[in-house]
Amino acid sequence: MIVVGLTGGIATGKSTVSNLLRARGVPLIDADVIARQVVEPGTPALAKIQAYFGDGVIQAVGTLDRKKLGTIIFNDEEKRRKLNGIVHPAVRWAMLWLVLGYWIRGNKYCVLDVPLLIEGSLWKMVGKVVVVYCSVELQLLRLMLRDNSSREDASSRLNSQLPIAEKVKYADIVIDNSGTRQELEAHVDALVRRLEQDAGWTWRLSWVFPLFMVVSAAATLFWRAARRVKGSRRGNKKE
Ligand SMILES: CC(C)(COP(=O)(O)OP(=O)(O)OC[C@H]1O[C@@H](n2cnc3c(N)ncnc32)[C@H](O)[C@@H]1O)[C@@H](O)C(=O)NCCC(=O)NCCS
Ligand SMILES: Nc1ncnc2c1ncn2[C@@H]1O[C@H](COP(=O)(O)OP(=O)(O)OP(=O)(O)O)[C@@H](O)[C@H]1O
Repeated sequence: MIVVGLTGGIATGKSTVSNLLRARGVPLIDADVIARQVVEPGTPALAKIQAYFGDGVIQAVGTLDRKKLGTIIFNDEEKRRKLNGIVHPAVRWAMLWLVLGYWIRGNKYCVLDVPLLIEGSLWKMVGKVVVVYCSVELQLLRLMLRDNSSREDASSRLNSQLPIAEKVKYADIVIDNSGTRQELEAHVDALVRRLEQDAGWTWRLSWVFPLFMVVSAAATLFWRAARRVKGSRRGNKKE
């Protein structure tokens, strides 16, 4: 099974691409959704957040005040790291189980939508990296429109991530979302065709012989580490 990491900058269109993939029957795991589930009331992660950030980030009904926490962490790198250290391990475990579930059900490939795939080094663990791209100006515009936020707020969110131009260097496939939604749909169709083709027939081997999956996963990790060392992450392909 090919595990595909889908990422991009904030508001470049990852969720839009995810929804289009889901509508085409592609198995999808959304890190943003899991990141919400792991901080629901009663979870260990929420208790740790309350202990570190104080009662001010908890609403009267016991849920996380996301707006308040966002204002804190998108303007403070140290606090953002702390929050990431609390939430990300829980998200990774949950994603691992979901991937295993898709593998057991005999899927050829599955897609992980992870905004911080590159920043969190998770790109090394996936078979293919897909980056959804648009210019920084368009990113800001779409972010302000979607969240009804000021340019200042949108910029601080945007600046808390690796610049999109840097993320593109890690991509095996780039989806250019600078155009219309119809153009994006065509790119997504091309991506699905490519994944079907790349999955070929070897996915059956990894399903029947789990050892084959372990060996091919180890080979992928080794290959990615080698490419990183050589610094040859430039020849990415547009879809
Ligand atoms: C700070 C929080 C409460 C703000 O919640 P809010 O509902 O306003 O935003 P939401 O969760 O929908 O995230 C929207 C986008 O913000 C960006 N973003 C979220 N967290 C981070 C982060 N720690 N660093 C950089 N960008 C981030 C991503 O592009 C994400 O898609 C929330 O984003 C959070 O808990 N973040 C930490 C967990 C995390 O890293 N999530 C990203 C996927 S693992
Ligand atoms: N091709 C497009 N043309 C016009 N608007 C678009 C296009 N693609 C996405 N959008 C809009 O841009 C906004 C950001 O898209 P989306 O929410 O998919 O981004 P995202 O990368 O998932 O963001 P986040 O990192 O915050 O989760 C949304 O309002 C979406 O409807």
